[in-house]
Amino acid sequence: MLVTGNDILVPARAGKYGVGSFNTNNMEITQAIIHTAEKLRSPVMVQMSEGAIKYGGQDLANIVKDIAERATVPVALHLDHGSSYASALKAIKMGFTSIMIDASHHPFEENVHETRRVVEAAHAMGISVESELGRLGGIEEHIVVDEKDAFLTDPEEAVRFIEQTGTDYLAIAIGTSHGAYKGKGRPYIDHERIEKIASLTSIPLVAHGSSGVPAEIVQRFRDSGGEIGDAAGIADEDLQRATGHGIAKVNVDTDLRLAMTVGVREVLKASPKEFDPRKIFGPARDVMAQVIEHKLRVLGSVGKA
Ligand SMILES: O=C(COP(=O)(O)O)N(O)CCCCO
Ligand code: NA
Ligand SMILES: [Zn+2]
Repeated sequence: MLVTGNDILVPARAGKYGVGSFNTNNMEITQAIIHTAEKLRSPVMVQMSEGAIKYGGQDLANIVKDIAERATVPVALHLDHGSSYASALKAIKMGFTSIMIDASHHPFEENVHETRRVVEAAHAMGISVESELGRLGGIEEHIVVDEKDAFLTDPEEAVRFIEQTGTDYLAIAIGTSHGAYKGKGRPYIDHERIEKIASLTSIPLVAHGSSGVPAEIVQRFRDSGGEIGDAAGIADEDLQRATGHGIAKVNVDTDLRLAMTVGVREVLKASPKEFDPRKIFGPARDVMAQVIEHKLRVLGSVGKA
């Protein structure tokens, strides 16, 4: 069933498990996410960035909503990294049930102001809101934040931000970053900071940049002709520790991008005569489903629906 982000995340924080929030850009990705969640009796969030909305629009949003409404587990449709009040309103009009307003690149007061506007509008329509305080390293779609400007979330500031905005859940900067290159080897996660913030707050916390970039998928990507550098993602153990201390929503996009591309490349390489889209995108859907299944097990949301 299609529900709000709060319906899924408030129980997750209380139950000390994480809920995967997976980005989608087409039907097969959406099916892999929701069907795998149903198979494992797991709540799940499907998110679309502004780029995905530009790419698939209401067509894609309707596919997500239709599959979500018929699903036998709770599913929310979430706007990822909404960049403005207008973008948030448009997504609400499109039927999104959870909205992120990401004004984290602005100074604190402006972030509060922008976030509070979206909270008031979304709450008027029974929609829950994610906001962000602190900056991730890496590339946030419309923002390039290089390492020296990246700063992690201050716990006391997070308390003030939550009080002043009424945000329902908060994305915090704790060492993760977007993309396939999260640092040399095992990315540094500031667990003390997560635990401090969790001890001062009661709302669900969000970890962006939580793809694991599994070595096996990276190897298959190279073996099937893909080119990728020294890729690294967040370790399963780090995710499990974090979800035990307040992290309830865990954003994953890169792992699905890699998995889908591996699926397509492996078919095209093994069967050069193949040109039936179902024989090309079907296996890609299966590789994504395997990656999603692993993530749901790591997050501990299996059997929670
Ligand atoms: O936090 C994430 C995803 O992080 P990751 O790149 O680790 O999958 N997102 O918000 C998805 C959009 C960013 C571009 O991928
Ligand atoms: Na988000
Ligand atoms: Zn993100």
